[in-house]
Amino acid sequence: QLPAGWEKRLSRSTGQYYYLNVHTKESQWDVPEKPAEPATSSGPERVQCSHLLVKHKDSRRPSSWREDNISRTKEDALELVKSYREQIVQGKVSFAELAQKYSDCSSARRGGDLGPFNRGAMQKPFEDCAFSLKVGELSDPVFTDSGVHIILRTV
Ligand SMILES: N=C(N)NCCC[C@H](NC(=O)[C@@H]1CCC/C1=C/[C@H](COP(=O)(O)O)NC=O)C(N)=O
Repeated sequence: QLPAGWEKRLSRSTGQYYYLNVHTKESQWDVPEKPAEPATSSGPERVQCSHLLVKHKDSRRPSSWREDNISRTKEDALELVKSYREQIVQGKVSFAELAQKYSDCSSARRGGDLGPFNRGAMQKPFEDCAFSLKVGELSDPVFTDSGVHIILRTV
């Protein structure tokens, strides 16, 4: 009988059994003797991110340095953000270059850089995503009252 929080798994590559901590998804070869520790790391205290924001007609402020009156639909904004993300992932263009050209946030002039921030600074959906990214990781599209974002964690 295993201590709580562990699952016994069979490694396909070695045919050996290993043990998976269901909380942290870490695995180990040794038979666990103590209950699995729940995930303790509450993530980073502070992150630095760049973002590319595409606003739409329902944005909290449907205006930007690019366009006085932004009338595209939320769906169109999402399609645009997905196409920018695809170009970046394919290495065709840098995040900063696209943010500088197309982001509807004033941070566009800094390649999308928002500087370092702690929890509590940004709208919740943005914060939750930003603090879940590893350094260098590019998010999927994120929706906030500002519009549709992709987020690159830089620090
Ligand atoms: N601390 C830093 N660097 N600046 C203060 C950020 C304030 C924060 N802003 C946001 O949450 C939106 C979403 C993520 C980035 C961001 C940028 C917005 C987007 O444009 P807007 O909807 O405002 O027109 N432009 C600036 O604020 C907020 N709590 O409203």
